[in-house]
Amino acid sequence: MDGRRHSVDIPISKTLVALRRVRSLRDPSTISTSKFSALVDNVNWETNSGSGISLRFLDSCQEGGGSGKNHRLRTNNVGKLDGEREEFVDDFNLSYDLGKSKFNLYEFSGPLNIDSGRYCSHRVDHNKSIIPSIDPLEDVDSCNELSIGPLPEEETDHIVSERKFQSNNQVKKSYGNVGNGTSPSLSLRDVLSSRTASLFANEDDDAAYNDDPGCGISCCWSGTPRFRESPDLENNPLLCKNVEEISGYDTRCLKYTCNEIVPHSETPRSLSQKFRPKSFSELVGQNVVARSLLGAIIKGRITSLYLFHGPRGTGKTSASRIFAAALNCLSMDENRPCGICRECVMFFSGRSRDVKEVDPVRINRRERIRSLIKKAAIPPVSSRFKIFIFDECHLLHGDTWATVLHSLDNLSQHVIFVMITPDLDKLPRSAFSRSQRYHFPKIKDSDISGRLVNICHEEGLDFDQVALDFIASKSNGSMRDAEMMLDQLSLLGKRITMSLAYELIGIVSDDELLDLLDLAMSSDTSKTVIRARELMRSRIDPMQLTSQLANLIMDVLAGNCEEGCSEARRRFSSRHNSEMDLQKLSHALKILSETEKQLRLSKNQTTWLTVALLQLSSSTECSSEVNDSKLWIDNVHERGENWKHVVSCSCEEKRPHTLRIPEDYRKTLESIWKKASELCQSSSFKNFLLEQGKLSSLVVSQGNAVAELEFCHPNCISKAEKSQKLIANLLRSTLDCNVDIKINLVPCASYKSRHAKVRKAYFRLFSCSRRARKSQSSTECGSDSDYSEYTSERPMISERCTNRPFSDDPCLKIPHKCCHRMDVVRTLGNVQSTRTPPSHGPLEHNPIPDLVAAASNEPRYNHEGGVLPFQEPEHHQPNCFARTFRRHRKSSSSDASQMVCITESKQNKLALSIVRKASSETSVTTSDTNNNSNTYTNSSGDENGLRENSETLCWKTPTLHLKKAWRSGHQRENSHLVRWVLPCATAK
Ligand SMILES: Nc1ncnc2c1ncn2[C@@H]1O[C@H](COP(=O)(O)OP(=O)(O)OP(=O)(O)O)[C@@H](O)[C@H]1O
Ligand SMILES: [Zn+2]
Repeated sequence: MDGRRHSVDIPISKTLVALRRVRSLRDPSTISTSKFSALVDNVNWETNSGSGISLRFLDSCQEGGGSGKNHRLRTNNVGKLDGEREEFVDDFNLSYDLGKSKFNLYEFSGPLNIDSGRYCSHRVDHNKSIIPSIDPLEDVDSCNELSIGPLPEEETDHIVSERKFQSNNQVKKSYGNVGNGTSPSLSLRDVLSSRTASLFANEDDDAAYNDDPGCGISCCWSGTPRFRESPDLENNPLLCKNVEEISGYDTRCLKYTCNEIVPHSETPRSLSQKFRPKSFSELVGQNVVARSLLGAIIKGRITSLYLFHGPRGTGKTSASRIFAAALNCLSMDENRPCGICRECVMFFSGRSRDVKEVDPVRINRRERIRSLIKKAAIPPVSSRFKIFIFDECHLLHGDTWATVLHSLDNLSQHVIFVMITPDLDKLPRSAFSRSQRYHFPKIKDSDISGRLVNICHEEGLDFDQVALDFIASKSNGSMRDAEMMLDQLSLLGKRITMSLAYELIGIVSDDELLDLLDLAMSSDTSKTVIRARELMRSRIDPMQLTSQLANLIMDVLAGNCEEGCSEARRRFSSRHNSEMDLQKLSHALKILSETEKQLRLSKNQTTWLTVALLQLSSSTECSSEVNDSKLWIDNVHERGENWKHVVSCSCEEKRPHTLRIPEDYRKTLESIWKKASELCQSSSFKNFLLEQGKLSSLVVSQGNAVAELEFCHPNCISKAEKSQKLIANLLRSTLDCNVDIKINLVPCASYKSRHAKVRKAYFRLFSCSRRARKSQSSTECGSDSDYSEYTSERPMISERCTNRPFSDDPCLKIPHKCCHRMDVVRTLGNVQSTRTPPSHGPLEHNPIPDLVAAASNEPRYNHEGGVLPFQEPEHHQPNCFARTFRRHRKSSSSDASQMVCITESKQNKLALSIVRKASSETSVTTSDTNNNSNTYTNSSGDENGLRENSETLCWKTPTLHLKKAWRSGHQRENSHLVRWVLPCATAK
């Protein structure tokens, strides 16, 4: 009754929001402010006789040392504020002023111990008004600062508070760490008040209680008893002894009690906040840094600029705070910070005036940083050092850096700047040389897992060790990430197990992963596709799946799948331990890494990953081919040709993406294309070439070149086709040699996304080819100069037969019907080659031929049958090719051929169609994912029709215009062509 009252005015909206926020704190049993939410929960809203509202706390909300009385929040009419203050015998009274839309919080002297023994409440000094002291640094940002002079004691209570809060609704917060004469008012205010804009992340440290020697012990996260008395800190700077004497509590408990860094008097909301390290010994996995910093302190070799850098969540911020505390710690012990001396208590209770965390964004104004430097020059209040911590210092502007660095020499020895950044590259060079740098490496999985175990023990969580190990392995060396994951899992309220972790993190279990990898390695195309789709459809992100597969393969390659691993892993590892398998796996790894890059750019990730999986089984072949291609390039170099002109990768086209071209080759191609385009007179055509076109490969030898161009839209293709002569001329002028050009359609990302609906799962659907070969003297024909078909293993689209400019070229005098690109390629499949087939034909690159060969029951390389599509670059003897080709043209009266296409229906079923043509008879064999085979023969000569069954759309004829076929597929919309594989074997 005789209690002094402090009133606080708070806008109602903020109050309600804040109350809700309090309510939402995650663990009501461990958070002191949540006790308030309990109060709020138990509030009775009563309408008063006037226009006031009265809130009554029910008995059930009484807590711990609470008085057991009801607490009321009562609103009063305007004008009655002072006169009608309710004189409750309760501990506090919160009145709502309707006129001012504010709550007035009256505080009574009677203690309201809303915290249980486990939690410390916030300190209120009843003998002092809520008056902030003026910190020397506070006027740095005067517009946001609150400056209220001391008031006579009578003027305390709500008048003072009102003044204070009416000023921009800003209030200095108590750090709520002292349990002396508790009252909820400040605690509530902490929660309710809006934050003062400040340069310093912890500027509130200088809150109203600077003069207060209170013991500053609170936030007992560890569940230790609360220390309530307020020892005389001034007289007893080193508290260790006193504390034990006074309280009888274990010093270690006290240390924990004091140690919690709660810079904004906010209670921890996550495990990671709650278990922030408070001493160097608690800093996991950073022993070198910790020892070095501690050594510097002990030896007194302190420099003025420190730079902490390293990946996120590795303890940089925590270390900077520990370092700051240790610098000012009064203990002579090596184990600093002691956590119990006056300075430590001040620091850990958030009231140190000499340690500041600077907001890097707000400090970027010149006058602010200058003001900061000016204030820094003032000697510290009570401690040895003034420490300024700049977290995320890469956000500092150049000017700010300059000012700080410039000031280093002028500032006295007591000023220390600690800069923290995860990204060293963004800092000015000068910062490096002026600072002592400390690198915080990623934390080892074993260290992380050990820490998680400790946390689980402290939090009383049930866990499986493997689950914690798994979390550690998924956290990428970041302790914070690991703690976050654990936090989330702990919320489920169950035992922390592997399956729970899998589910939460959204990853595939080992068994599923191994199953998929097994399928992919076994070339079982359809099952691989089905399985991959199932996984991705259910819950797995393709990127995640890719990285898991890559990790698994790495484990197998590194022999990590033998001991101490799951049974499934061991079995897989023993099945794939031959030299060839390991080679396959390592190439699979390369493909996956390429795929990962591709996935980042792609919107159709599922398809790309499926494509990559289909390539895993044949990856070795591709790689050897890449080597061959490289070899070939090198050979040409040796022959003294201009390297610029020799850019090719025969493997490139067969992959769904083109990432394997070395970067410098790509750049060369780009520059050639740019130069050629710029020679164009018409600026619109020049722009068209530059913007829509791309030179994707170039093979030059002995004055002749084959250039492959890519355009990403069919319209561009037709435009380019119309001007192919011009383009060839431009390239010829640039390269100074004769040029054949091939024009391919490679839909770009934007085009694909626009047409994503229609072309769901397609890659390199078709390419079309043109030649604009400038006629050479006939003597050149059949010589080494003809490279025309070297890279033609790609699926090509046939085109209207036109009178080609090269029709006078003896090499290419081919019948009208066969001038189609596709025909050429197809026919090549029937070449009665006299040469030994190379050990790796271009088709080997593709996994499909295995399937094709299996499905068509024919060998892939039939020496007699001449299965070879064309010569390898390694044997690059174009004349051979040309001769063979000519010979074939003469001999192949039957025009027997075969082609394969892979289609995909709406039901996501892949189907393989083998189209064989012998004379007038065309037979189509299809097999779908269910291994249903279906063959039908058409001897009617109706070659151009499409035949459709429930699962697949087959192109019955190899001479069909592919573009047309594709369009028809679209119109039908029940299946579409995924890929052509041409040719595969000889049809008899
Ligand atoms: N080395 C560590 N030992 C123990 N806990 C750590 C360590 N590193 C990080 N943590 C945990 O992660 C949380 C975040 O750490 P901290 O803020 O110090 O990391 P940081 O490296 O500064 O990260 P960021 O660069 O993102 O600011 C801490 O509260 C703590 O719980
Ligand atoms: Zn200390």
